[in-house]
Amino acid sequence: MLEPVTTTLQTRQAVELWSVIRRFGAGEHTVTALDHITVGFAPASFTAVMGPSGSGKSTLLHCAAGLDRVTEGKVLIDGVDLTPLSEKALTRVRRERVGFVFQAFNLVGALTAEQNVELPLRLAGRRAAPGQVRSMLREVGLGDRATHRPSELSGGQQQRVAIARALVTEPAVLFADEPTGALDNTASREVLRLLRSAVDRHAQTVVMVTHDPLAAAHADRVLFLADGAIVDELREPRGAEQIASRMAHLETRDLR
Ligand SMILES: Nc1ncnc2c1ncn2[C@@H]1O[C@H](COP(=O)(O)OP(=O)(O)OP(=O)(O)O)[C@@H](O)[C@H]1O
Repeated sequence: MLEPVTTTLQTRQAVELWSVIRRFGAGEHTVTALDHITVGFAPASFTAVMGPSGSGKSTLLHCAAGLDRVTEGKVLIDGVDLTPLSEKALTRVRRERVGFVFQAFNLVGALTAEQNVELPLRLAGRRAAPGQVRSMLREVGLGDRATHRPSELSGGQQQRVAIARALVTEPAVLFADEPTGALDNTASREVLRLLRSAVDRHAQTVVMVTHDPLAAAHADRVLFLADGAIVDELREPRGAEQIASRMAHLETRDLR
């Protein structure tokens, strides 16, 4: 039986979870989706979160990103404790320090690529610096698609617009929930290269949920969840095969 992994948090982390519990429902129908999770995500690091279906990956991401409230414990982003914040203050922290990328892209269909990328700045009451949005689009390889609407772009291009939108506010942390889940191999590789470069070139912190060992192999660290707890951890993974074999081990063993 594997011992649950508890990461000790000694140095300042971009994101910290302290004894986080997230329960859903009440009485006999209570589900404990996260069960005493303590973990940190270092600045300029790329972490992949893996685990069987229902193990709590999305819940972990949502709680860490301040999209969902924890039942017990606390979450800090960039040193700010989210637990006591009002909805308004929480929204501000998310707008200023966090970017999101989802499997389904979630672009606004009526807006062009350029307008989609500009949206988080507008929502934060900020004005884009001249050329800022175009330069963001160029960075994701879509300088020539600025006036296209999402329906005129491929899935991979839409996800690159979503990444440009997530990064335009220069967030400390980028959370990605299955960002390559709907993409083919070539488009996936491009998306993962962009996430990697957010870490390596811009010192941003990326936390990515994925089912795909090939995607996880781009990370510096892989966390494995089972039944709401972190049960294994791989630092500097050697490749997809090593990750897949840890996953297989996790799925076939009684871990708790
Ligand atoms: N809003 C909710 N209400 C009730 N139960 C929930 C809710 N959200 C998640 N759960 C439960 O919490 C547990 C963890 O769910 P979560 O979606 O985090 O798992 P996951 O590892 O992301 O799964 P998958 O890989 O299938 O997306 C599951 O048992 C799920 O049914």
